[in-house]
Amino acid sequence: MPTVEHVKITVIGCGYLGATHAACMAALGFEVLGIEIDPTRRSALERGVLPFFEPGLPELLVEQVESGRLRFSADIAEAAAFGDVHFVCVGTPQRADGHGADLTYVEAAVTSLAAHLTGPALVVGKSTVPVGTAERLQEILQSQSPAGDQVELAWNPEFLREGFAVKDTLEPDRLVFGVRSERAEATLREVYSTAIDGGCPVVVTDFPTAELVKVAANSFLATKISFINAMAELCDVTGANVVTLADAIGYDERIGRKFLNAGLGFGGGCLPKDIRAFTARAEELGVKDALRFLHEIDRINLRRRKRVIKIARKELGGRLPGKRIAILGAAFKPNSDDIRDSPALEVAHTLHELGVHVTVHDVEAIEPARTKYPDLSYADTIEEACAEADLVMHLTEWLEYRAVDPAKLGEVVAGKRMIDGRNCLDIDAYREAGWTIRSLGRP
Ligand SMILES: NC(=O)c1ccc[n+]([C@@H]2O[C@H](COP(=O)([O-])OP(=O)(O)OC[C@H]3O[C@@H](n4cnc5c(N)ncnc54)[C@H](O)[C@@H]3O)[C@@H](O)[C@H]2O)c1
Ligand SMILES: O=c1ccn([C@@H]2O[C@H](COP(=O)(O)OP(=O)(O)O[C@H]3O[C@H](CO)[C@@H](O)[C@H](O)[C@H]3O)[C@@H](O)[C@H]2O)c(=O)[nH]1
Repeated sequence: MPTVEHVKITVIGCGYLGATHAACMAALGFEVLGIEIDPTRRSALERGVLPFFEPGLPELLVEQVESGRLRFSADIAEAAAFGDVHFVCVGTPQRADGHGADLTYVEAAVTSLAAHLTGPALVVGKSTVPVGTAERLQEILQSQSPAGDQVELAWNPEFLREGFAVKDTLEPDRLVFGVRSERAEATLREVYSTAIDGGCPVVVTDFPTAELVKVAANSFLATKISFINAMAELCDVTGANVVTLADAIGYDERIGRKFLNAGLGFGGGCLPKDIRAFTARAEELGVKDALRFLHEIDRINLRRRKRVIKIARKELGGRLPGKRIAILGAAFKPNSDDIRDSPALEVAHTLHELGVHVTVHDVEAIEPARTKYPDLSYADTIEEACAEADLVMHLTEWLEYRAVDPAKLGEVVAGKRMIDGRNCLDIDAYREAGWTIRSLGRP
């Protein structure tokens, strides 16, 4: 393998994960070729334009494209000829039947790359996959590549969070290397030398452990959120306050306060699909009972979306059709324009189907939301969304929504009714301004 300054990297699949990884690797000084098959995404990236919202990434991308260190292409043969290390970052969505991960993209990417690899190369899987996938991909690689066993696979799961993707890539909490040889480990250590020299812990392990670390981490995070949301259900019927409860248990360092924000629950392109794929895989492996609890985590999570609609109906006197509701938030979380499995947008859509006049506002996700649900109404400003609304629902906790003056907002609505689906608005300020405000787990 060449020395670090000569290592050439390809990133196959340049979505949220891959585009970030490609730009960050270029920023570390590597020559990088990004392979993206979606022509719209690719042509934007080629021009140094990020086709989605991610704080800090547009600047990094344009800088690296202008420097010449980062290029994009659709040609996998060019990638095979160019790179020493190939990161596979394609999607692994939920299968259409709802059970398990769809591995079509990963298998296609690895198979097409393998056919063109004629010399030594390291192929590094970063996509989130069911345990056992790496083993199969290694077989595909070595049997289908003209270079045979000069081509190796490593599994290096990614833990970045959208909204913090650049920081998480450049300064990860930990690096996990699932490897089969010292050479593969040494190459990964070179690629990540900046983070490692900065003190980032490295866990070197086998394929199945590396694959499992990723889904175990996401399952744990999902469990924390559903745990606190289950407590919110208890708080609702007892008059207790889930935010105070989370603060109090969070002071215990063994528990910690992070990921204990109760509300509308988790969404996005990762946690929901990953826990479902994990349970499906456990079933295939004959250990269904081990992960049965994740079904319950999923059910608690999905109940939040129903619960908020139930509260809305109650607040509006028991009838929803014909009412006007403003929805603040479409993205699955703040600082993102990602609407994949967004709780906020699903609630907006369900209310629309129930005959409500829904107007949606989001800071960054209006366009993706409009593409998915063109029948909903969208507004460019918070005031426009809330004009003449009978009820306002705060469903994605953008800072902009917390900065709203309840008195001013009260002047544009038809009824001063607010549901805080994320438990972070200033309840007292709303009440002082004459609003009725309901939360999910706060009295
Ligand atoms: N988004 C995240 O925050 C995040 C974090 C960690 C891990 N992951 C995992 O990373 C993977 C990718 O997630 P994402 O959110 O970036 O998905 P994404 O859908 O945004 O991006 C995947 C990209 O791969 C492209 N692609 C598909 N097949 C290709 C091929 N053969 N050649 C080139 N390009 C191809 C698609 O066009 C798409 O642009 C998933 O397995 C996900 O679970 C995502
Ligand atoms: O206390 C909390 C924390 C989060 N959420 C919700 O949980 C979801 C996921 O949030 P977050 O984990 O921050 O977003 P992702 O960008 O999807 O990141 C997760 O999924 C990625 C893809 O696998 C992993 O790399 C990350 O480590 C993991 O945090 C969002 O809908 C949040 O609103 C809550 O409801 N309460």
